[in-house]
Order: sequence, then C-alpha cells, then structure tokens
Amino acid sequence: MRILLLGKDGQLGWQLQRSLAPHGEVIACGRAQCDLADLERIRSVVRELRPAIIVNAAAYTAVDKAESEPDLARRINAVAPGVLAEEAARLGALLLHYSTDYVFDGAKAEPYVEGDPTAPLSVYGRTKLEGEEAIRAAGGKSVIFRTSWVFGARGNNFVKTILRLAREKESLGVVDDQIGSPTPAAMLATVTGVGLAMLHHGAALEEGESRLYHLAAARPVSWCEFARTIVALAGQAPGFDLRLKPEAIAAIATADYPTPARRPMNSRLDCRRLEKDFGLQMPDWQPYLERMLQLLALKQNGY
Ligand SMILES: NC(=O)C1=CN([C@@H]2O[C@H](COP(=O)(O)OP(=O)(O)OC[C@H]3O[C@@H](n4cnc5c(N)ncnc54)[C@H](OP(=O)(O)O)[C@@H]3O)[C@@H](O)[C@H]2O)C=CC1
Ligand SMILES: Cc1cn([C@H]2C[C@H](O)[C@@H](COP(=O)(O)OP(=O)(O)O[C@H]3O[C@@H](C)C(=O)[C@@H](O)[C@H]3O)O2)c(=O)[nH]c1=O
Ligand SMILES: [Mg+2]
Repeated sequence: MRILLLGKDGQLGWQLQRSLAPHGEVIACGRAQCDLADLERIRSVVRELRPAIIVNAAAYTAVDKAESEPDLARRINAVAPGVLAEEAARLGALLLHYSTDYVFDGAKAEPYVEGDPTAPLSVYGRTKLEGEEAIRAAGGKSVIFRTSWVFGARGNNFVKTILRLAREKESLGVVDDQIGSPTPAAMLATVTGVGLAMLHHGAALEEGESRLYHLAAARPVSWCEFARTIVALAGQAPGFDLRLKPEAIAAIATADYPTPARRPMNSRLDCRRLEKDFGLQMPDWQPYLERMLQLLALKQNGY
C-alpha cells in the first residue's frame, strides 16, 4: 500500500515518517518535493504516485504572522487541502488531515465535542476551518484529526520557546487564562498509525465518508502551568543551564500579553469519539515532555 506523506519535516511529519512505515511504502515529501502553494504541483505529484492514502501534515502554523499574511495562510491551510482532497477522491484514496482547537472561539465552559459550532478568532483558525470544509466538499474519503498545542523534540514549539527564554531571563509572564492540552507529536503520529490500521480493517469508511475526531493528550493545563512544568523538569535535568526558576514565572492575563492573533480561552477537546472508535485512551503529555527533555539534553551534550 502506497502512502504519500506531505510536510515530512514538520513536528508531526517527522514523527509520521516513523509511525506510518509499518503500514506501507511511505513516500515522504517536504517543501522541496511538493510546495503546497503550487496547486499544479500537488496535482501532478498525486497523479504520478497514485497513493492509496495521503497524509497531510503540512500547514501554515505561524499563528501571529498569519494575521498579516492571510492569502498565503489560506492557500496552504485551505486551498491546498481542498486540491489534495479532490485528487484523493479521483483516485479513491483516503486522505488523513489535521486541524486545530483554534477553529473554536473558546467561549464554551466544557471541552469541545466534534459537533460544536466553530467560530475561529484568528486568520490561522479561520483558514484551518476552511481547509476542513474544502476537504468535506471534495466528496472523497477523509479523516480529519483536530488537535492542540503540539510539541516534540523536532521543530519549533512552545516548549522550545520557554527553554530559550528560561536560559535568557530571570522572570517571565505567561498567560494563565487560556487552557488546553499540550499534545506530543509522537502521540499524534502513533494514534494516526493505529487509526489507519483500524480504518483499513474493522472500521472502514464508506464511499465519500468524511470523519472528524478530536485528538489531544489528557490533562489540560494553562500555558502558564505548562511553562512552569517545563522549567521545573528542565531545571532538574543536567545540561540546561536555566536562569529562570519555575516560581519566577508569573501567571498573567491574556489582556496583559497582547498578540496580533486572538486565541481561544478554552482549547479543551473532548476525545471520547476517538477513544471509542479506535479503542484507545488518551495519555498524559508529561511523560512525553520528560522524554523530549532527555533527548534535548543528550543533543546539547553532543550525543
Ligand atoms: N503546532 C501546533 O501547535 C498545532 C498544529 N496543528 C496542526 O497539526 C498539523 C501539523 O503541525 P506541526 O507539525 O506542528 O507544524 P509545523 O509547523 O511543525 O510543520 C509544518 C510543516 O509544513 C510545511 N509547510 C509549510 N508551508 C508549506 C508549503 N507551502 N509547502 C510545503 N510544505 C509547507 C513546513 O515546512 P517548512 O519547515 O519548510 O516551513 C513544515 O515542515 C498542521 O495541520 C497544524 O495546523 C494543530 C494544532 C496544534
Ligand atoms: C512565549 C510566551 C507566550 N505566551 C502566551 C502567548 C499565547 O497566548 C500562548 C502560547 O504561545 P504560542 O504563540 O507559542 O502558541 P501558539 O502559536 O498560539 O500555539 C498554537 O499553535 C497553533 C499552530 C495551534 O494549532 C494551536 O493548537 C496552538 O498550539 O502563550 C505568554 O504569555 N508568554 C510568553 O513568554
Ligand atoms: Mg506558534
């Protein structure tokens, strides 16, 4: 079975290269092999390779920058996934795609379920939502996983930002009123692999069926709690040389940390649909964070 992976060099794409391998012949493309801004290129890559499965891990993920580059963000996050979905439908291939908690406005008091109304606050969130809609409109078989707050050793993310700031500064303010689940890229990739096996065997999709699943780690926290955990764990590990102590991270309000893009206050995703269909239980993110820090420490020490 041939699997076309797009976005191979991102946080998730990197992990998918590993987790998809047991499921077939993986052809992994980065920007150099397939620029998603080039719609004709997307069509020709898919038509040439004729994959049974397309996994799209590429996206425009710079949330604040997207506010000043809406056309590019839309092309990558909305138009390109639509083209991929059209090509997948032509081939009868299954498309796996990822979306975000930022499709919601965060006003709900409870975790979001898949059927909840969307209302993105940012260009990034809006274009990701348009991507979901374009995929459904193409009429082929697809699975969209909405996830949140992705981190991993490979690529850029909040953990890396906090570690950098913790080396440079003695105090830091981090928002304490936005809550969500940090989600390890490795866990997302593993669940994708399990999902692929499930869909291929027991729970196959009907012709033209599109499924939506919320997929995030267990135990939501605020960005501030997340930052304090990162600094506490890295502070105990050898080799990080942090100036910042976890107690010196101040809990601040969103209003006191102005950014170009608005973000949801509640990013919690209810993952029960996925847990039931795939027979899984979402794990805590912290052991993955510990493993990531071990890996970074080894790298820093030259291993
Ligand atoms: N990061 C997060 O916190 C979250 C991510 N998601 C979603 O999960 C998915 C994976 O995200 P993640 O791995 O974190 O993202 P990353 O930003 O780590 O990776 C995205 C990848 O897409 C590539 N890309 C960007 N533009 C293009 C283009 N024009 N053509 C080809 N490739 C391109 C990037 O390439 P390059 O390195 O060259 O720019 C990069 O390798 C995305 O759909 C994202 O929206 C959902 C929730 C949270
Ligand atoms: C670095 C920093 C951030 N913050 C705040 C800003 C913001 O509200 C929050 C998170 O910051 P970031 O900009 O790193 O996170 P952000 O880029 O918004 O992360 C999002 O990325 C996209 C791709 C997604 O899909 C989302 O699920 C989510 O992971 O922390 C502070 O309060 N203090 C700080 O020192
Ligand atoms: Mg960011």
